[in-house]
Amino acid sequence: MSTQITLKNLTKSFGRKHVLRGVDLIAPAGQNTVIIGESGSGKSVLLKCILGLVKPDAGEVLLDGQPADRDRDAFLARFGMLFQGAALFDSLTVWENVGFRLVRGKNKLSRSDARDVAVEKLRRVGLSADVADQFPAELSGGMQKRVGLARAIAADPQIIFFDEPTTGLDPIMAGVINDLIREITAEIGATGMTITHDMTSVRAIADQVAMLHDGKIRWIGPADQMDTCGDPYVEQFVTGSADGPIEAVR
Ligand SMILES: Nc1ncnc2c1ncn2[C@@H]1O[C@H](COP(=O)(O)OP(=O)(O)OP(=O)(O)O)[C@@H](O)[C@H]1O
Repeated sequence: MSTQITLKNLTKSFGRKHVLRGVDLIAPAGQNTVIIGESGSGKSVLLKCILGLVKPDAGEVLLDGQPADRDRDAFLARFGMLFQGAALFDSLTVWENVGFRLVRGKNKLSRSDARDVAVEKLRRVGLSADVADQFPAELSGGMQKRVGLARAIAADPQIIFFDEPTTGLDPIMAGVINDLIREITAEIGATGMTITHDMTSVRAIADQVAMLHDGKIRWIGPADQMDTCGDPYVEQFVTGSADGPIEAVR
């Protein structure tokens, strides 16, 4: 089961800095939407507004048409998140990280059942069972990212957020993670939302691409129309050109 995310006129300022100026966006159920935009364009703020970590000044976040803030716990139970830099707990073993949410909350599992689920999820992201009892510091960055991914999918979420999933990875490992994101969201049938400025990631993951610029969605469309959409902002971003309407600070 998956969930459609709808953003209506989402607005957020910090003092005089107007970061989101009325963002309208539909992330269709079961699809991967990737949000692109230059550094500082507000991608993280947008994600935080959806998660309820930042309170928008105006606008709505709807999940299948229902306001997301009506029942926070129910909302949080529906999503998984892969944080930038994996953000694992150093003092917990790999399986305890993966099973962190499984041993808590209303439908909590026993430690032994949670460990079984964690080992299964680790296997799904290409890690063997002997990693389960290691600590994050013993793993490479790429393996940590896989653990973060296993944790994001541990509770079979309906929505998964990926925050800069390939940052700090070599191109080959980045490719592996992109492919895993694509495969696993399809397998679970989850709605994926990724923020990134890695164009390789965009091409590998996205069904739909939305470009955030100047506080609004500048362009939104199918990933395969991104290169030919004719929008000079999208074109400049996609080609990584210093020349174009987006000001580059040199
Ligand atoms: N809590 C906050 N207080 C004040 N300003 C903030 C806060 N959070 C974000 N901002 C500002 O909002 C703007 C957008 O930040 P955000 O982190 O969303 O950008 P981004 O598109 O995710 O950038 P990057 O790609 O570099 O991660 C920035 O100018 C930032 O300084």
